Amino acid sequence: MRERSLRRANWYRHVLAVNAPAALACWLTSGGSLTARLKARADAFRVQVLRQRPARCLADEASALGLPRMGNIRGRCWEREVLLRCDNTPVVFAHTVVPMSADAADWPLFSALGERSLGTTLFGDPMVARGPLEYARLRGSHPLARRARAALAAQGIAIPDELLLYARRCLYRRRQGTLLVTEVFLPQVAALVPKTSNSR
Ligand SMILES: C=C(O[C@@H]1C=C(C(=O)O)C=C[C@H]1O)C(=O)O
Repeated sequence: MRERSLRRANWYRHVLAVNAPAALACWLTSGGSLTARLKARADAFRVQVLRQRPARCLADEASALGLPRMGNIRGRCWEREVLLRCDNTPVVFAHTVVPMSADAADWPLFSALGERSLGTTLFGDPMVARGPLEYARLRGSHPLARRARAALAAQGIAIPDELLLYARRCLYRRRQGTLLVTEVFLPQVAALVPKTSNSR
């Protein structure tokens, strides 16, 4: 039972449940596109794609997507993993999954996104419905915390295993398709401030 709990997080509908530092709470609850909010705080914004490939859903994600679990075999999906960078500093690790059963017409732009932000396709499409945000505090053992740390380590940035990471996730729907975006906010995001027009 303990092993299972290390792989999963408790996801809450209210941000107060995760007791995030104030500097992160405003990011966790920010409405609209995260891409747009980050772009307003950087001279250069970049989506660094780490992987986009077939995979098995994580335990947390399979339940959020309503995918059946046959024992320890979890549903297959397409996963997309990125680092969002502001002025080359990684500030968000994002993990998106689409069930493999999805029809290509459900998310027509997903497979060919490249370094374009997923957000620009989701927030620009009137057919996309956005579900409520959920919040979690990820222990170092959570798969997404491990992946975020590994992604940073590959960039020469070390964060302690014991550092709690704060995350949010949102389920999007389009036609018959579902898509789950999980955003893990890295410590560096707290230092971002809006760019004033004369600072460019
Ligand atoms: C959902 C959004 O898209 C962002 C971009 C992502 C990507 O390109 O993979 C993933 C998560 C988001 O932080 C957004 O901008 O709000």
